[in-house]
Amino acid sequence: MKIALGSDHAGFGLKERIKACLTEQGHEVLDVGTFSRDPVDYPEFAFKVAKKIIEGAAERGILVCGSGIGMCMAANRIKGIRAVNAIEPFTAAMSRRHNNSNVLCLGERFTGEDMALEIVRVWMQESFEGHRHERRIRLLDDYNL
Ligand SMILES: O=C(CO)[C@H](O)[C@H](O)[C@H](O)COP(=O)(O)O
Repeated sequence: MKIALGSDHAGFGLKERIKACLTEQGHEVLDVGTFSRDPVDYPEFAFKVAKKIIEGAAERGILVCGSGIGMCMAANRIKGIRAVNAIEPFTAAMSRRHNNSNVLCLGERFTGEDMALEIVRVWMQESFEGHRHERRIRLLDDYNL
């Protein structure tokens, strides 16, 4: 799968670990940065990952910041993005099954590496169930204020 990956300075270390794991598993990773621990602002990287998905360059995206919260807020500003901030695998799984989440957000300061990698593993393998959930997702994506 083609996965866009981004982080701010607080999520840089975990982003690198996720990149190594996904690459090893044969996924194509499009890393939009950041590329060091130098302070940056998370919306820039959330929007870069969202753009890759909306343009069709990536199927899904993963974003890492300190808590996952800022990245999730930023990504969900973009129409067509359904981002979830997951701190355990079940939330990640349900976001795929019922919400067809296309962005996973993680917090390097909140979630240990082993748990984060397990969340990624589960989120990558789960599928959207469709049916009644299709209608609800359309309502999300079609809404214009
Ligand atoms: O946006 C966030 C919180 O919702 C992220 O966790 C950021 O990574 C965090 O706020 C960065 O904090 P810092 O003190 O500037 O390193």
